[in-house]
Amino acid sequence: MTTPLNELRDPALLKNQAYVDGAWVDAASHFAVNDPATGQTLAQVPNLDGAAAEAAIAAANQAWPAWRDKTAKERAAVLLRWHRLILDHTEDLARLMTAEQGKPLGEARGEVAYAASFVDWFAEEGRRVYGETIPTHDRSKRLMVLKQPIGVCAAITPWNFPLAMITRKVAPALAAGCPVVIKPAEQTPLSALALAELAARAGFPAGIFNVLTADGANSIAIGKVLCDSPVVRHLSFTGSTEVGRILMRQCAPSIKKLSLELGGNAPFIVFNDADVDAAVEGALAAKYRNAGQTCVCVNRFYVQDGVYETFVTRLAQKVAALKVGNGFEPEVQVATLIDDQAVAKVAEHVQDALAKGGRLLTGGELLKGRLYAPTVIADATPDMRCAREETFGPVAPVFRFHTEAEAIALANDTEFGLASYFYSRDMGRIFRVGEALEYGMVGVNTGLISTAEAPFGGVKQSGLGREGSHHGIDDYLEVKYLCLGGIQAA
Ligand SMILES: NC(=O)c1ccc[n+]([C@@H]2O[C@H](COP(=O)([O-])OP(=O)(O)OC[C@H]3O[C@@H](n4cnc5c(N)ncnc54)[C@H](O)[C@@H]3O)[C@@H](O)[C@H]2O)c1
Ligand SMILES: O=C[C@H](O)CS(=O)(=O)O
Repeated sequence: MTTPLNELRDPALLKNQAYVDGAWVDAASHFAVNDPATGQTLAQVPNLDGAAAEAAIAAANQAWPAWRDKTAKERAAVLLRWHRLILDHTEDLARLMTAEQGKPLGEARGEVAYAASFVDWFAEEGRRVYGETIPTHDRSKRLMVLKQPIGVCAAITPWNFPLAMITRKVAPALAAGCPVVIKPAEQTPLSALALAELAARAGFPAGIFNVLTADGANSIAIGKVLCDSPVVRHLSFTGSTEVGRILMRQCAPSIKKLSLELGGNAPFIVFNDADVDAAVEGALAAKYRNAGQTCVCVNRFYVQDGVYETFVTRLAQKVAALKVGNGFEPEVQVATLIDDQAVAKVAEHVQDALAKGGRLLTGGELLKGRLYAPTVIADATPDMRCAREETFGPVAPVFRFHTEAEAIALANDTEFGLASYFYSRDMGRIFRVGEALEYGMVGVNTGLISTAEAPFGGVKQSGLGREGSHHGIDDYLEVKYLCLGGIQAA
């Protein structure tokens, strides 16, 4: 059976076993990993269960003291070897990703670099976990603050960024001195297992980095074990708000520290004073990356009436020219959606918008397989499903507005608060709107905001905590106050 993975330069990166306690492990049952573009089976991987999760937690806990007791510099050395190995295997990691997730190969290569950037960023951040001394209130006492690794950490990750959503969690955990148990999405385990192979080559001790593979049903069982375990002191989840709510509820009995990166409903506002061509370019970047399957993709475009027709016309022209096809084809810019449910949701949002008066400017149809034509719909209205639900596909509904206050109110009218974007060249407006938008992240005159150096995360029902930046290691640390008494004057 020939698959895109027959051409790996390093075939040892294609794993069909999970990774626990430094060993490749199997299970009685397996599940298929399929290419979303063709339906072809790429591999079978173990369908692990709660017992395997218990074993991984025990292995991580066993390995923790020695990893914790290394110096931050010693931990950084291992992380930097892992970083180098990830970059050295960019082509294979990209092929694995495009095969199991479907994104264009160029985007996959970009994600490899993005994923690696969290590893070298946090290798260094781990060496700057500073404590404090505090001016004392009592001459017989001295006050100090230590920051110490929280302990065994669990990570549950989504399919849309199979590498970066893992390293964005495990890099700070490992740098802080914590072992990790990872449960990747059932759609994209191969990327996670390749990361484990490279982690082993980098010299991570057994038990420090564990990857559990499971299908949808067993993922629920494994999630319950990770949430219930008192040994797991931190759970980091990236995925839908619905599942984040379930995990939060399951973690309550053990009072676990939580990092949640959840759903979005990003607005993209274009004011009359904007550079419209720049806004169109920003819209393409912020809407159609990964076929619109990113949590920070624009879900709603709001364009002021003075530039509305110019913007929608120019946007539709650019969108119509996007190359759609299999992610492995050269120059493809928009590739497959992840599954039939995703296709159905996108089609329903388009049909609902057109039924409610939307004006189709380009796209609006399923091409072949799970390729949905990049779409622009003008004259969108707030009663449409795409105004309230995350479409998670290549569809741009464009709403009209008249005043700045109206744009802010429309943009904020959602339970989500992850990413937002606006275009304006008025400095006063930039500060007014930037401060008024209820989102964790605001792109001003740009459609691309994500980088390891900056705090990534949302407010309201888009999540808790931040990933990346110097903030991103805080969730993997505990603050300990030492009060040294009995200090007598000479
Ligand atoms: N905020 C972010 O950084 C970010 C990043 C990527 C995706 N997302 C969001 O994720 C959603 C799409 O990704 P998805 O379909 O993989 O999300 P999902 O929530 O369905 O699944 C995410 C992960 O959770 C696991 N899971 C699902 N149900 C579970 C349960 N009951 N118990 C334990 N684990 C469970 C899955 O196996 C997968 O590993 C979108 O809403 C998107 O906005 C957010
Ligand atoms: O979809 C989730 C990712 O966090 C998007 S990004 O690559 O970090 O912008």
